[in-house]
Amino acid sequence: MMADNQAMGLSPCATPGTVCVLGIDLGTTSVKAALVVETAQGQIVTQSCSRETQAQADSPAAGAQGMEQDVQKIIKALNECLAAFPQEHLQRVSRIGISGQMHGVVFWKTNQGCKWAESGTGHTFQPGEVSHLITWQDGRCSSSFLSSLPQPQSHLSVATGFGCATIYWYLKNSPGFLKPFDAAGTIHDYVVAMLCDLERPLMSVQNAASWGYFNSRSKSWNTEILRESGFPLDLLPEVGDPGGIAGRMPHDWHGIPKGAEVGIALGDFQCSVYSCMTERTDAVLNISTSAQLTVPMPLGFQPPETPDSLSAVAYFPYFDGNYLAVAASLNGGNVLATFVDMLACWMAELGYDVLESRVYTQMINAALAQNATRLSICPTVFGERHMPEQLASVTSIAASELSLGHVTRALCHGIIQNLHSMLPFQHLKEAGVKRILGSGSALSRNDVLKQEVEKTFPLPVIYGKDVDAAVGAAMVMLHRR
Ligand SMILES: Nc1ncnc2c1ncn2[C@@H]1O[C@H](COP(=O)(O)OP(=O)(O)O)[C@@H](O)[C@H]1O
Ligand SMILES: O=C(CO)[C@@H](O)[C@H](O)[C@H](O)[C@H](O)COP(=O)(O)O
Repeated sequence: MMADNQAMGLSPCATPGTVCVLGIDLGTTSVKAALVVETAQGQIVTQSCSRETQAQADSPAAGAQGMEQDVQKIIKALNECLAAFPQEHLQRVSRIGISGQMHGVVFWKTNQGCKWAESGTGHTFQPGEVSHLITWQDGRCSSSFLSSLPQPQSHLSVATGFGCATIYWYLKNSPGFLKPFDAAGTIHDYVVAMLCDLERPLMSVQNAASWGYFNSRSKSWNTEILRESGFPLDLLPEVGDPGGIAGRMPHDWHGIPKGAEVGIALGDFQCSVYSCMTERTDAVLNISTSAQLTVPMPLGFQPPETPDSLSAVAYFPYFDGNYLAVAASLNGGNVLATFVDMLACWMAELGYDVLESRVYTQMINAALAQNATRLSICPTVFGERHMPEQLASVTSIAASELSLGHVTRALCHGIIQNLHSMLPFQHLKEAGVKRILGSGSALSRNDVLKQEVEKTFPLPVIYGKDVDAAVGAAMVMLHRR
């Protein structure tokens, strides 16, 4: 559990008259929270906090291919982040912006999704009749299963881990699982629904597009296509515009006053971009659990009606009907986390316990002392959506180049080269990109990755902090008057 409570101690949030907004990011590895205030000097982050969720859970139905998270542990990490903020700051919060890991799906029973209780820091809620979160990393939907599904009327292909694909999987393989539930959404839609006591979940276009079978032009589900194949349409949330308000809290939450407005939940990636992209000539490179490299599409751009599953670049709905061209890799910080976990398991087998945080520190320092290597690693241990069969490989292995520094350097180089193969530097230049903005804590905490970014993309690179999506979610709420 990593406590990263960063209290800048600035008083603006407690100053009467300032607008104070709470931003939350329910990421795949950690929950981030940030208090952001609007001042004459612009927006200031006065408090931030992150907590690893350690939420990995067994996947009873899908076995080894499943990738599920325990919602209790995600909400526990969220509560710990908020409990770490000064009460007098939380009492000044007037709006809450919430982002999170897209594509995934959690099911719950209306009016029984959570239980509220008075705690030392005001009312808090604990999950009630709620399923695990089946995440975007879930691999239960095989290529053959996906090809058995109807063709979507959407510009985005349907991939394993997408909400609609997971629901189809349960319909076919374990229909009884769905019976107790009458509501579904992403994890951040669930939190918004609980905070606002919504009868029906409300989902933003950003998250609806990430589920599949959603037409972002007409802002509607492919209901006819879904109905004809027996899909449980009642599970689909209502859809609203990103930046809209989902409702007001009917009670206080961690001291945040009753009546505070809660925004419709947003994509973590779009919020990371929103936190830093200020020019249309900006590119954003986000490396958190996964990794994305993106440039904004021209205003008024509309994506094609049908998907191109072989393309490495997809068009993600952003704000105000605009789109981002995104090289969305399934291989980002999770590749390094897998390597660290592998090393820790080997050490344990050899009888040594090692702290993962120490492994990260040692491997990064070792690679900083090894600025080049012939060792070559294609890091795609998780495949890619456009090439699911391409798994990881290692070549040019010389006996003299097997140190921790060589391997870590080659891993970081491989992660960035993989992104470059999806959206090459030349394409950024042709699109008029003038600088790259880095976001995501896997990047902000790893100078080797930063070096590899700067070598591969010879443009000015500016790095954010490690709570970018949470700050972005708060900024959306500050800007949406
Ligand atoms: N101590 C550490 N030092 C450097 N990188 C780390 C450390 N701990 C975790 N990471 C990296 O951070 C990534 C998770 O980043 P995070 O922003 O928490 O993800 P998400 O937003 O997807 O929840 C991990 O996949 C891992 O690569
Ligand atoms: O897979 C895609 C897009 O297709 C990614 O944007 C993915 O949705 C996001 O990385 C997830 O939301 C997870 O985000 P994070 O946990 O890596 O921050």
